[in-house]
Amino acid sequence: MTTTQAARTAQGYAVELRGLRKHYGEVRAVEEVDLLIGRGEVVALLGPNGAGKSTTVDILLGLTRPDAGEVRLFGDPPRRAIAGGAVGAMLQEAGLLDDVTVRETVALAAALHRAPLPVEEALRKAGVEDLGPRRAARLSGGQKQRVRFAMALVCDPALLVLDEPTAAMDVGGRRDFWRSMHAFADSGRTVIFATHYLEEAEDYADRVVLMRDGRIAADGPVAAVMAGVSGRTVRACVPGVDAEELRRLPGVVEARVRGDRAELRCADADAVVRELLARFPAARDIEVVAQGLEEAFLRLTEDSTEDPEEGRR
Ligand SMILES: Nc1ncnc2c1ncn2[C@@H]1O[C@H](COP(=O)(O)OP(=O)(O)OP(=O)(O)O)[C@@H](O)[C@H]1O
Repeated sequence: MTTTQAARTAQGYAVELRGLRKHYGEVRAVEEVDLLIGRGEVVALLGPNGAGKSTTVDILLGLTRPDAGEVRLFGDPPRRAIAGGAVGAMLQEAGLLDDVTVRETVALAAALHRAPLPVEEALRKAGVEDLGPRRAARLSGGQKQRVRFAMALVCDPALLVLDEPTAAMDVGGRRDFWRSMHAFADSGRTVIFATHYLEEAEDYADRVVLMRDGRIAADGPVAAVMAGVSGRTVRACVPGVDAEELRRLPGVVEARVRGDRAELRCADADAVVRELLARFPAARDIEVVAQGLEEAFLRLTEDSTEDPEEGRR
């Protein structure tokens, strides 16, 4: 059993989402999402704009009521877990009062909890101890994010939920933020963070949950998720062929044809090249290209409703 599996089964789950669904009119923001997160896991929620990450996070935190499904945090409904101080959250739109200082802001957040950390400790853990006397109105976007991080940490949570935590941060700010986050996760806490940055998921998460069109498109360690789509691509000029014939070649995962140019995504590119030449002797200009991580991610998250005819041409 891996450490992650052990974490999921040891003392129950930190997060259980079962059969979640949330529609806004015609928009299927979240559709049949099942997700179990063990204690101590650091999970990245990845996906393009509109994939359903924030809606999932909001449901997880009890801020949005799902149309269907069930949420448990450490076995409790979200509100009970949050009231008990088990959960800290850092959300994109959490407002800060302009005229209140950073120290007072974090103290206000601390006052909502029964057993908070000392304010100075939360400031230090979030790397904003120098900003204590500053008013929120005078902070940069990245500094505000760090203050929100301190507010999330002050209840000394077992689970930290972060929605695009580094959105307003520059490169240095992001590096410092993740250093603080790492220290937090190293103490055995559970972290779930939504991000657009593939490299953040790669560098900081044990596990990646990739959302697309409201559903979970892939779930696993980052290397395994990307290996599932990373294969290689064969490009060739194949006169008079159609995509359906190519799709039937052994080792082809996906085929697209534009005019005489064919592009084949392959599980086994060597086998595909051999078959291609055997069945289509006129094939020429054959190239085999490795697919990068970025490309694999884009493929996994590309909008499945976009240009549905393209592959059939
Ligand atoms: N309150 C709402 N009313 C109507 N539609 C909504 C509402 N909240 C979200 N949506 C829609 O639900 C879908 C999922 O949105 P969501 O914000 O969860 O995606 P996301 O993956 O977090 O995107 P982003 O990366 O842009 O933050 C989108 O199409 C969005 O427009």
